Amino acid sequence: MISDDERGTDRQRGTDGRRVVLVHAHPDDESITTGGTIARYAAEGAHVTVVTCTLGEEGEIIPPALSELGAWAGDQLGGYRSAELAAAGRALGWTAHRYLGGMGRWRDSGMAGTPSAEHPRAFVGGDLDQQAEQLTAILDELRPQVVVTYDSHGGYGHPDHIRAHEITMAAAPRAASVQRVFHTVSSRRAVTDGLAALRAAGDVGFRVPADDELPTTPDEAVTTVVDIRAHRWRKFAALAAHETQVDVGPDCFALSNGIAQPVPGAEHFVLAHGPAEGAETDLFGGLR
Ligand SMILES: CC(=O)N[C@H]1[C@@H](O[C@@H]2[C@H](O)[C@H](O)[C@@H](O)[C@H](O)[C@H]2O)O[C@H](CO)[C@@H](O)[C@@H]1O
Ligand SMILES: [Zn+2]
Repeated sequence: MISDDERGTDRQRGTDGRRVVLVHAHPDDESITTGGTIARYAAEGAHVTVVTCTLGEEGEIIPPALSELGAWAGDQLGGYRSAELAAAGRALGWTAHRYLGGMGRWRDSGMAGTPSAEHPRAFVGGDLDQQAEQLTAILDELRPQVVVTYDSHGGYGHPDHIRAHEITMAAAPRAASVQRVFHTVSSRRAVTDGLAALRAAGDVGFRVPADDELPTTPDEAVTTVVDIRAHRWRKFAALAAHETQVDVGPDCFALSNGIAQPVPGAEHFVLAHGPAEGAETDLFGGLR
C-alpha cells in the first residue's frame, strides 16, 4: 500500500510515491541486468535506489592503460570502479545509491574457486545474517514497495551474486514496506533473437556466442517484461561508463571475455514474492 502520507512525502522529494531498491553484487551489474529498468522508473518519477555489495576489486581490466590498477598490482580497482558506478548512476538517473555496510565494507570475492574468497573482507566470507541486517536497515530507511535482485543461481553462478540473492531474500521479509521481490533474469527468446540479429549484422567486434553459451531463463518462467526501448540509450551510456569491465559495440556489449551480449528492448523478471496481478509489464503494476 502506498499511503497518501508516503505519496505526499515523496512528492515533496520530487518523486511519485513508488519506491524500488535494486540489490547488486558489483559495480556494472546494475547496468548490465537492470539499467533500462532503472532509467525508465527514474525518468517516470519513481524513487530508485541501487545497493551495491562490493567495489569489484577483483575484476579483470579491459583497457591496457589501466591494468596496473588490478588486485595483482596496485589494488586500486575498487576505488576506480566506484567512480565508474557514479558515472553510470548519472547516466541512468537513479535517485540514490548505497554500499552494503558502507563503502569498502565487503570485498569482491572473485570468481568461484579463486583464492580471493579467503580475503578477510570477502563478501562471501561475511556473516550472512549481519549482511542481511545491513540490507534490512537500508530497506527500513527507504521503505520500497519493490525489491529486485538475482535468482538463487546469481544469474550465472558468481558467488557474490548468489550471496546478494541470499541476503536480499532474508532481508525483504523483515522490511514492512516490501510488497514484491523480483529476480532479474535473461529471457531465452530475447537473447536468442538478439544473437541472431548480431550474426546477421556481420562483424560486431566481439565473438558472437552460440545461443546456449549465455545463461538464460525459459520465457514460460518470466512473469514480468519491462519495456525499456525509450531508455535503452541510457543503458548503453551506463555500460560505457564501466570502462574497465565493459566494451560497448554496435547494439551489443562484451565483458573482458570478449563475448558479445545483445541488449534487448525489454528487461525480464521473475516475481519471487508478492501479488502477481498487474505485474505483467510493470514492477509496481496493481500495487495500490
Ligand atoms: C558481470 C560480473 O558479474 N562481472 C564480475 C566478474 O567478472 C568476470 C570475471 O572476471 C571473468 O573471469 C571474466 O571472464 C568476465 O569477462 C568478467 O566479467 O567477476 C569479477 C571478479 O569477481 C567481478 O569483479 C566482476 O564485476
Ligand atoms: Zn557481478
